[in-house]
Amino acid sequence: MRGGSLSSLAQANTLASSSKPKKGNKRARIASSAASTSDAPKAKKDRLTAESLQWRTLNPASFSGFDDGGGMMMLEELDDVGVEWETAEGGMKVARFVAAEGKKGKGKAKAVEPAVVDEEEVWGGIPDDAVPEADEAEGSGSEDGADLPEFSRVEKEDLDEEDEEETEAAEPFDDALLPAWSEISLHPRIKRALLALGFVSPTGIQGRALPSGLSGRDVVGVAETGSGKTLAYSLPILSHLLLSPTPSKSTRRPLSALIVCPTRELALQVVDHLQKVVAHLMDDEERAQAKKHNKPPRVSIGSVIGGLSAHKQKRIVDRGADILVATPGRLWDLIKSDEDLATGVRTLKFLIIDEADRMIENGHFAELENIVRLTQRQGASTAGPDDDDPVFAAANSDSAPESRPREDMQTFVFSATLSKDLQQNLKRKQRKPKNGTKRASALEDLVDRLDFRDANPEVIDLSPEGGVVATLRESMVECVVTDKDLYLYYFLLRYPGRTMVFTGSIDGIRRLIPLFEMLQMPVYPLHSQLQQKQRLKNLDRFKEAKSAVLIATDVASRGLDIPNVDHVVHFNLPRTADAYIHRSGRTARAQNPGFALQIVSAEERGMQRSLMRSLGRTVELPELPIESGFLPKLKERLRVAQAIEKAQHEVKKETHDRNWLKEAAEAMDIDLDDDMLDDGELTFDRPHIRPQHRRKGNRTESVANLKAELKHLMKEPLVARGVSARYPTGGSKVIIDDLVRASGHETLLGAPTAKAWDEPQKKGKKIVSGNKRKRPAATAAAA
Ligand SMILES: Nc1ncnc2c1ncn2[C@@H]1O[C@H](COP(=O)(O)OP(=O)(O)OP(=O)(O)O)[C@@H](O)[C@H]1O
Repeated sequence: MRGGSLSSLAQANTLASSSKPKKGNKRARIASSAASTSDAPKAKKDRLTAESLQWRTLNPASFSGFDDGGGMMMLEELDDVGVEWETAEGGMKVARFVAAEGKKGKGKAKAVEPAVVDEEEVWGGIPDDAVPEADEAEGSGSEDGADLPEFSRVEKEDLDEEDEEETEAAEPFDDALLPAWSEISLHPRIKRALLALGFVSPTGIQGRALPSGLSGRDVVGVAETGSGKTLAYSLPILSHLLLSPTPSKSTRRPLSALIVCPTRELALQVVDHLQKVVAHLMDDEERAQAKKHNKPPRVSIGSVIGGLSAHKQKRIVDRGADILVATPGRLWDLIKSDEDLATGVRTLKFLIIDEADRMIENGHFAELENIVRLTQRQGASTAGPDDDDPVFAAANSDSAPESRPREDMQTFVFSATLSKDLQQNLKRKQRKPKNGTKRASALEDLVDRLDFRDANPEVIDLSPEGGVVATLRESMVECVVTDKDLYLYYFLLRYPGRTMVFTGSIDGIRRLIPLFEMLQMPVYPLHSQLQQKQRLKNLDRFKEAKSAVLIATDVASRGLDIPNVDHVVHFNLPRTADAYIHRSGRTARAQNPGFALQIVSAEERGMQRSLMRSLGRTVELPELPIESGFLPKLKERLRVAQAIEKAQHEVKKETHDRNWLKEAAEAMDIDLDDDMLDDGELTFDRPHIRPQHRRKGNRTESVANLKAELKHLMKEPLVARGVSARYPTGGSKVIIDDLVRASGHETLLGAPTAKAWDEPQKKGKKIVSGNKRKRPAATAAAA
């Protein structure tokens, strides 16, 4: 969960009132100077306005990751200017640029805007690289220990120091700086972090859930996608940890909180989000002191997820963490072989189930159920299929009070979609089914396993009418199934930006990726059969690009908080209303506008209507306006790209078949010569290997021809009807002005540069049941 966009805004505010970043062009500025950046000037110096200075644009390569993907697109630097901080009204620090003393174009000492997190900082927690670079060694980023201070080397003076540090006085926070948070009794350091991150007011779910969470209650929170649920459940944990004694270097810290997430990406994102807050718990001075004295992190966050090295994750667990963010499969594997971890989970203070409903869909029920059962108190324990697992046997035999489940454990269950029935069920004191009755769903079963300590957990349902957020605009294109690629291509070209395309299968992604690569679109796949490193790499590339397309299965539909996703395209409809809500929720996050498009074939219309009805909709979605003049050329490009894709696929298949034949012949001790392979005499039991399929040479030639044809087509301009690309002052639609002012569409000549969100929304018709409908509108346009 990257709070990037908002934190960038906070940075811009504190930087200089006169240097507001231009809309849509976020940039950070670094002033290089010999002068110090200390607080309030000692003697009044000449102030300079930001616009009067000579900023130099830096090469993006030199600051990649600076804003951690939070939308920073530009960085400028400047020499020989001082930065001084003044305290403005309300205590806000404001930077002023002043002429550097004794500097006339020489000298270079950098003063960096302070809201930027020191990447090497360790005191505030693990450095901000929890999402590992795919090329790095495996493991959960910095948690492999390489970047952390050496805790094992405990010297006498360190121990003495520890003794003095048992409690820590927190400087009170001036609530006037964040009035909207004043009612919520968070630790002052957390408020300081919220201020630094630019989170000036709690979101709806935070405002409702935090008071209960902070007062020790169990909470079930349901709120729209992108509404800040992560902090709603994690701030009580941080507050609790900050109120606990400072951790010692000499002892392994006990596990306080476990956050279980359904997908690996989501788990890493939760770590990232928490670290952003943790990094701001200290000011610069405190951080420097902590670093100097090699103090352990105040709050330590570890992650345990599948797909990355189990060995390294075990090391993280062995070292001890306050908060563990995990996917159920890997966590249960580790628990089985680690008694200390099992005890840690049994004695948790906080158990958080994020996106509980998805966990069930993922088939992680058994592992999750086992993990949850470990936290049950005696008497509350339910019998389970793995009762004879040594983990449970050890738990039952260990009667030491410190290894028993805590009476004050808090359980938080959060999701954007939890059925009303289930919420009612959660509210009931007696949640167990009557003898002999079975629960309707696995989720209800899971809920039965949760041993809420609270007789009446707080259930907060802020889910919006119709399922999706108010800042989302939805539209649809109806077409014949074979034209889906065409309308996707049209949409991606017509509305550049960050687009997530959801397909119904991995095969669908495998077909679309090479096709759109041939069409020179910046596409990246994301699905469960990709290696974890590749998944993270693709996600990072998508996040970094201004305009890119992530083609994904539902593995990316939940929880991912990618900054500024402009569009979500449902290339295949999701199977459930919940999946539609989560997929669409990747855009329009944190009150930002977003756009969701459904590309629906005639065969899918019935399903689409019932999907909309189950979301409580009574009118059809408006249809996306299509400028049909562009379609014939796009169709032609696609035809050739599809032919290349098919031919390449067959060449691959042929090679595979030939290898198979060779291996089979070898196994049977038959001598094969190349002629036999080429003229198709030998087919064994594989009648589909026909002689004509063996003409590899011909096929390679035809692939080359098709590629040449596509290359030619890709060079031809795409022009709207009535536009002459050759004579921009002629034709029925003159585009010379667009060309001169560079105001027209970059790729589609003659089209205005509209955003999908701004397209006129015709009111949809009333949803009728069944499949009675006229010929699809978009098909007519394409004809
Ligand atoms: N109080 C706040 N003010 C402004 N932005 C916030 C606040 N709290 C969280 N955010 C930002 O809102 C974005 C969405 O938050 P988060 O990912 O927690 O949403 P979510 O409700 O968990 O979404 P989903 O249901 O899709 O998982 C994040 O980028 C986060 O940094």
